[in-house]
Amino acid sequence: LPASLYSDAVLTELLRTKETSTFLGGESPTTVITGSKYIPLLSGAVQGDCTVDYAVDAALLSEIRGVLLIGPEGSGKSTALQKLAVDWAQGERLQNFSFVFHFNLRDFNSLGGERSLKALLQSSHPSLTAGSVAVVAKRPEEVLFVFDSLDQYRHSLDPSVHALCSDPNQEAAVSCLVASLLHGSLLRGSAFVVATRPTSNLKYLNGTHVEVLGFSKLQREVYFTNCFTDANATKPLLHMERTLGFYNICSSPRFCWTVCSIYSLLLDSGAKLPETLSQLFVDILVHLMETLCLNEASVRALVSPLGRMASLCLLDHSNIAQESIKSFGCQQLLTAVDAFLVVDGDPESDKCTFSFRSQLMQEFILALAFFLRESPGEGVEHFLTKHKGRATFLDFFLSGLSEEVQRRPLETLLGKANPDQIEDFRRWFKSSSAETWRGYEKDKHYRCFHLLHQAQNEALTKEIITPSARLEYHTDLSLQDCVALNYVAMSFNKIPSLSLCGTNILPEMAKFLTPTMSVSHSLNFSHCTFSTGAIPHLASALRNGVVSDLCLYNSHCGDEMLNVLATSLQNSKLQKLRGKKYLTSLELFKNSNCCFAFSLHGCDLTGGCCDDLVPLLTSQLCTLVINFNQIGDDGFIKLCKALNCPHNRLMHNCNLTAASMEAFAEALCSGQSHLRKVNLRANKIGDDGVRALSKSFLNRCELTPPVFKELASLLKVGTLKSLSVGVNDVGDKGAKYLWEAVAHPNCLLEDVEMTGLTDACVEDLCAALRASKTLKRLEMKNNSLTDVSVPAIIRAFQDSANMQELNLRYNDFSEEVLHLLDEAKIRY
Ligand SMILES: Nc1ncnc2c1ncn2[C@@H]1O[C@H](COP(=O)(O)OP(=O)(O)OP(=O)(O)O)[C@@H](O)[C@H]1O
Repeated sequence: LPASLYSDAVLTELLRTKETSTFLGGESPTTVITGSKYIPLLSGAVQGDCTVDYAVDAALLSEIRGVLLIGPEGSGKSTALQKLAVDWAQGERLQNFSFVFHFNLRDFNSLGGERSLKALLQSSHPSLTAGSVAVVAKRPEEVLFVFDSLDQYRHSLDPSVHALCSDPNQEAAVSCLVASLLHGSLLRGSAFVVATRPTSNLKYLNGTHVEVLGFSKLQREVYFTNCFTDANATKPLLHMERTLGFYNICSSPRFCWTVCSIYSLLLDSGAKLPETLSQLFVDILVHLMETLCLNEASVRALVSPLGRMASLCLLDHSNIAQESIKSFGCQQLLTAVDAFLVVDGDPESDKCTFSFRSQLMQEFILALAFFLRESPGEGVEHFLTKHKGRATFLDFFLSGLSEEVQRRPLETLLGKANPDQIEDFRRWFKSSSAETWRGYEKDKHYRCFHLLHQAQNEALTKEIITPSARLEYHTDLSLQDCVALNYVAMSFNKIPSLSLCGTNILPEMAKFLTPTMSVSHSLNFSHCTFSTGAIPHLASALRNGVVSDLCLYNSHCGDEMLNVLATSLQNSKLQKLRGKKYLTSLELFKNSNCCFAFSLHGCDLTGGCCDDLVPLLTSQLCTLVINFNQIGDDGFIKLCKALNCPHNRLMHNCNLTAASMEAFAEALCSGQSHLRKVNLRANKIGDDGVRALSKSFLNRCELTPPVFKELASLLKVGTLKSLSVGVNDVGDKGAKYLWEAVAHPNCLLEDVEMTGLTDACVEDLCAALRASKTLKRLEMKNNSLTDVSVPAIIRAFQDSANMQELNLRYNDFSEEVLHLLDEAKIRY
């Protein structure tokens, strides 16, 4: 048979495939291809992003003789192989090969005896003549073997366990022929493509790895449009994206097929589409059971053994179990079993292999069977631990099915679940969640959110998660975690805070979290990176939500974000914004209505930024935190220009010296400043700085006795030589501290001015005058001293070694004491 005729024959054979479409297994590849529904799949090939078909062709057109197509269940490997063979047979691809042989390795599992490669090829490809087989043997470089389902193959490819052969006429076990072909001893120079889920046998094979990633979101859109008519695709597509699109399984074409199939049935019957993964599988199972037309007892009799099989398959490393199906007690239901299982070998025999068409359904049935158990067996904790690492969604399904409303459609078909089993799950869920919530393992938190999301029971959510809980998550939050987190947050009207430090905030993530952001009082996005598409979602949460505190420390986003953010601040409830970047858009923030606290703590700022800061300070900003920056004196002097606003400034550790204190003091003395609080800790402003500052502070501040107590302790350290209390009404109480300080041996004060005093202070005043070694001038104008104090004051003035000048003008003295003051050279 010439090669061209052979390819025609192959095409006919391929298109006459025996594979049928099943609800869980997918649409038969032939139907996909002939129905023009084939969508080129995404690959994670070494060459970078391209389609699987392109990656395979590129490898096979080069010198590479082996390609390994690796992807998870239902990712489209078999369909891609079928498409390759059809395209080749139609002369559209890989025409460097004259012969393409397509095999499913699963079919070789039960092929006993020995045969030659030639015989194998002829028996599996009846159109191949003996002459053609001879050509194949002579021109191996024109031959391509396509092997599907390596993961279902029961024999080892380890070359050391086979006596590899090289002669196409030599008879050997099929496993030996396959190993010999793949290791290049037989038909050396021929090429192969092997498709498989990740499996241990892969390690024996050399070849280019092409990862099959399945459908992207865009391809799902196309797929839905193909499945429904254009106009009708939008509703189911949007629904799927909202309720399931965040799960990785949505990249599986097989999953998409099942979803489209069930959606289309539900929509046709006017039923509601499912909201969660658990609800989806309730609907699918109900549909399958209804199609099988089984009575209640039979449905139950099917689910229980399937549950045991599901467990067996999960616990088996290769996900295939080799066991007599009869041993599960469902031999009467073999046809029904076919909807769920792929059976290899005679199901009536003592041993055949079986695997589930869909791992998700496998886990769902396992969960359902757990609740149907009549006799109490292992507890739920043991049940979950046993399947840990093998099942992905088992606890999700348990949680969904534990809710009566959700399992009701199934219970209508198969009768009531065992209440003790449900109770066992509930008890475990509550106790394990309480423990999870006390701990800090974020993965366990997420898991708890997922289970609550599946349960869809608001009361349960509120019972398990306290409303004051802080939702703080970092870096590893996935899209599906966001959805579950959002479900939990939305069960409360408001939450105190949401923190996603260090997370790469993608548009989808922000979209799913928008409701949560809106109900959070505080949002912490420090060290986050925002994609442009994420910003509008954050902005909308700010505009419509209750966010009052937004932290963007070291977060990365473009100018675009700043604009969007700043505009949404107009109507936001934001009061506090933290983060360096936002300096550049101060003008924008200036126009917003909010009263800001702006924190730039430790943002590596230098004096250069102060020109930008000034306009902000003159806006509605109320607090500026600028601690731990290298602002320096020049920068600070600029900031002093904007002191006429009621701001709090925290300038802790800003590399300031006395050089800027004078300007600061001047600004304070200008009478314009409404400054309420300033913190200059850990700056080197020195004595001169303190002197300049104290002068201005005391001049204009309404200081109270505790302040004087502080001031007195400063004076005892001996920094100041002059103290003027300005317009402050020191009062006797405040003065008491100051007199004590004046009397202190370390005090260096030479000039002191005091106000607000009465006769009650005289005893302390006199003690201070006598004790001080430095005091020379004392101004006590405008006080309320009376005649009774005069003799004591005169005595103390005369006893003092240093006093040169005492001014007591404008006190409440009578004429009678004035001559005494005259004599003592005290001004009055
Ligand atoms: N490229 C595609 N375009 C449209 N539908 C596809 C495509 N690939 C797969 N499908 C759908 O997904 C189903 C499953 O695909 P397929 O059997 O090829 O996956 P697989 O990776 O071989 O799975 P398994 O690992 O279970 O063997 C198909 O039956 C078909 O319905």
